[in-house]
Amino acid sequence: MSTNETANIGVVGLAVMGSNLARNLASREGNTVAVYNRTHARTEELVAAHPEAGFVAAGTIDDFVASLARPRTAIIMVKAGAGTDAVIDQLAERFEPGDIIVDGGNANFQDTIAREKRIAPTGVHFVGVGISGGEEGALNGPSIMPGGSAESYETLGPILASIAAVAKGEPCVTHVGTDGAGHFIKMIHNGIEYADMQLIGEAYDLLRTVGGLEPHAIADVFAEWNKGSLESYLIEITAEILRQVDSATGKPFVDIVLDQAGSKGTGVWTVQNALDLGVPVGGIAEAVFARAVSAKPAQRAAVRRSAASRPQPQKADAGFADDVAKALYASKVVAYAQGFDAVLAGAEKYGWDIHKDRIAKIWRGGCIIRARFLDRIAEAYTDNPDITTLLEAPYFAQAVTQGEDAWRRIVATAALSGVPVPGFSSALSYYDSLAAERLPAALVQGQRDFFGAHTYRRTDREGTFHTLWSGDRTEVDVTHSTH
Ligand SMILES: NC(=O)C1=CN([C@@H]2O[C@H](COP(=O)(O)OP(=O)(O)OC[C@H]3O[C@@H](n4cnc5c(N)ncnc54)[C@H](OP(=O)(O)O)[C@@H]3O)[C@@H](O)[C@H]2O)C=CC1
Ligand SMILES: O=C(CO)[C@H](O)[C@H](O)COP(=O)(O)O
Repeated sequence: MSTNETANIGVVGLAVMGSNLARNLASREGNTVAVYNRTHARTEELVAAHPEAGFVAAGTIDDFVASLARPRTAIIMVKAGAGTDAVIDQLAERFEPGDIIVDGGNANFQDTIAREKRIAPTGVHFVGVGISGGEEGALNGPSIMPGGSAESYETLGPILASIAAVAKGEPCVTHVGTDGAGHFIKMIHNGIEYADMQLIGEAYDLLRTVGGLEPHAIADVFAEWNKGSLESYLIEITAEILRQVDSATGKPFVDIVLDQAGSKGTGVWTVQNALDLGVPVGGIAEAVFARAVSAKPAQRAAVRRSAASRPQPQKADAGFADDVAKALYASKVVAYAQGFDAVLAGAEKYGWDIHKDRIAKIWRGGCIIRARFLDRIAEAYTDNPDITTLLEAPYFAQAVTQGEDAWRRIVATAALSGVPVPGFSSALSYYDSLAAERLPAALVQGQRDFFGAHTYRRTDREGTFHTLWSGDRTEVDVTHSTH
């Protein structure tokens, strides 16, 4: 075992993310990067392919630890769950007080909180860091969402800032909060990512089914949208995907891919946590469910067989694509508003001092949801951090109002044409729910009181009441009742 201690940082896990992050680190002035992967062939492959990186390759975990200068810093980029635990244990056994273990994978933030607690008594710092940007972002600059202690961020912050994406002259990294905050924020990022992808998918479906456009023409529409307020990485790559032609068949790529979406779990976590926090994130939930519905081929085939006929698509007029763009924008505002509501609720529950404007800023570059739009969100939260929802920020309130008629036309057209738009329609229903003078929740309260004596409050005076539904139907004031 060598004990050369020449590397100032190390990366464990050299699949797409880890190998690119290691290359990104190695490309920065002053860094010497140690690399280790459970299957050594991956390490050998990386080192052979990138001699310019000057990696210190370790064949064993002991060699890896020995190659790190003290205090040691190692970034873990392995499969979330058991794989991450295995590597954390290996490092924690060998690290000393003051050393830092960074988990840069997509860990569940609850696991991160537990891991930090477990490791804290050893004096080793454990830091959960959300990293977004995929393969390309990891190499050229991701958006980085570190949690963990403020003390560990003092060491880690400059290193992370040196490899992060830069937006408007600022590195896309900030200490988002303590313990699991980084992975919580990454989870919400991914939830929003799901919603955004679903909305873009619905826009494509409408342009194709109702608008009658072929994929290459829709690519042109998306490319045009990408020059305006909808500009984003996801719109940009959608145009590229729609232009892709399958070399084997000559068909559009999008027509030869099985229409069953996969997922790795972060969207589900977002919805599960939002349910626990009592935050309505319908746009994100619909996106998760839409993937689940797509992956039910037997049910889809059965209903297709039993459906008597499918509606004829409505006729699209000249302004149809513009209407879709407006509906997409308004629905996106709702999805982001819901995501930021979940950020706030998580911060309150877990005691994190999260700044929503800083989160919006670090999502402006490097990550999958990077978009022009995020400048506006950052401005909205900088101008007034206490707005109750993004939908009340003047810029977004105006944008949604201006697009509202188009949004309603699109949801109606989709319903009449048989095009599923769970994202667009749930976003519109959410908006209408918030904007309505009265909601049928009053009737729900009546039902709850009728069958379960669950009580209700009145609009005209304080107190808690119950109607004697199975008696003479008079109302009793139960405000001070002990039952
Ligand atoms: N792919 C992406 O776009 C993004 C991924 N992430 C997250 O980054 C992390 C890495 O992602 P990605 O690069 O895609 O790789 P994978 O999630 O596919 O994980 C593969 C890596 O994990 C290692 N591994 C798995 N189990 C163990 C174990 N028990 N002990 C040691 N090592 C183990 C593998 O080693 P071996 O070679 O020996 O099998 C390999 O290096 C994941 O947590 C992922 O969720 C975050 C942002 C984007
Ligand atoms: O974290 C990411 C980007 O930010 C990953 O790409 C994520 O794993 C994608 O999730 P899924 O596989 O569930 O679509």
